[in-house]
Amino acid sequence: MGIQKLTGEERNSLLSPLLDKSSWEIVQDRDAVKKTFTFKDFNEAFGFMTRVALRADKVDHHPEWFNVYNRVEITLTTHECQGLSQRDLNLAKFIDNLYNTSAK
Ligand SMILES: C[C@H](O)[C@H](O)[C@H]1CNC2=NC(N)=NC(=O)C2=N1
Repeated sequence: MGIQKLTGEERNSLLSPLLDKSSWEIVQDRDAVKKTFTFKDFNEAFGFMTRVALRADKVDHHPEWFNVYNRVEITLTTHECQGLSQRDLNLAKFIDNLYNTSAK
């Protein structure tokens, strides 16, 4: 048995705070979340991406993302269970903490 999709209860208690307080949004027509981050410049954006990439590789959970200059759009979902799992919440929290200490 692999990773499971978040239950309704987990969505209320663990996912809702990310949506309400941290401006992650549910993606239309998919069980995934997304958020757009903006930085001071490309150097900061790419430094952030590098730190996220190293973490993603360590935990074997990888973002779908798009970057232009100082903007990074990130989508998180778990292919293995075809929806949101605890792994997405863990990575989202890591990303939010990192962004807090980045130059905007
Ligand atoms: C084989 C490898 O462990 C899997 O493909 C991992 C890698 N990274 C992953 N990343 C994401 N976002 N979802 C997954 O289900 C996933 N699975």
